[in-house]
Amino acid sequence: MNQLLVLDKIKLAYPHQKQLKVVVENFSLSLQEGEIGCLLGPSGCGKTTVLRSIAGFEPVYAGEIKLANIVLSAPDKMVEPENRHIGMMFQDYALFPHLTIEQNIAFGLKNKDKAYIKSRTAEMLSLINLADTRKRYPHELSGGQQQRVALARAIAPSPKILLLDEPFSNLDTDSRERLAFEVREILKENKLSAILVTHNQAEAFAIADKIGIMSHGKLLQWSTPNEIMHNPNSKEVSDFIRRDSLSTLREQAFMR
Ligand SMILES: Nc1ncnc2c1ncn2[C@@H]1O[C@H](COP(=O)(O)OP(=O)(O)OP(=O)(O)O)[C@@H](O)[C@H]1O
Repeated sequence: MNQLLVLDKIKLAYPHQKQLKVVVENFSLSLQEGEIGCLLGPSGCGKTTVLRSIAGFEPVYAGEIKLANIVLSAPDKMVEPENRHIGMMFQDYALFPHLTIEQNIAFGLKNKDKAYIKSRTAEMLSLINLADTRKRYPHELSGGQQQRVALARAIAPSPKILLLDEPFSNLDTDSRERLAFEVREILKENKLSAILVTHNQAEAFAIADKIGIMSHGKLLQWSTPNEIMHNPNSKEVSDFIRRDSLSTLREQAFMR
């Protein structure tokens, strides 16, 4: 299979008091076509920053990001976000409240012809099983339904890859895991590749082909869920998996 996304030794930083605060360093991973990758790690380890750099919202200070063999980011190169052919479903990337469900889905298709917009929107609505809601407004749908619409909106323009940042975090535990499985099915049926960011281990294991465990801006391991679970490459990874399992169980106990 072909490598679709390659992050090669990237360094990411934020300006801080006239200096640079490095938050991610020497970070490499590759994702093949059709694969779903998931970055997992504690709050502040740099997951969102990595995702934002792939989307083109943060520059790289070293290394490069390539998508389908094209360099998107390097210290001397920055392809604009709108020219990257990347779909996004971010935590704060809510639906437009004044647009109907079908208008929301059609949002990224503005430059296409009318017939295509109509058929693509109908296709997306049936993909997420919400054809009967097309004339409704976002506030008339449940949180899980709204997230499915956000997914359809991101998929509609046929991006090369989807980036999902904590897409299920506003949902209760049961809906969260159900939706994670549903999203996996939709992505797999459509042979779509994605990178998802979460701090919820159950979600990562439910959805991903590859999981990356992050700590303090470093990628500790990038492997299949099975490898991560049964063959962690360091004590830090095995401690994280164990500690995180406990906190997920605790979180579930409180939320039920
Ligand atoms: N705009 C910014 N300016 C300066 N520092 C930032 C900015 N955004 C993030 N940071 C810092 O970069 C580091 C990584 O943050 P990031 O949001 O990528 O972590 P995260 O793993 O996604 O965390 P969370 O799970 O809480 O969303 C943190 O120390 C954070 O404080």
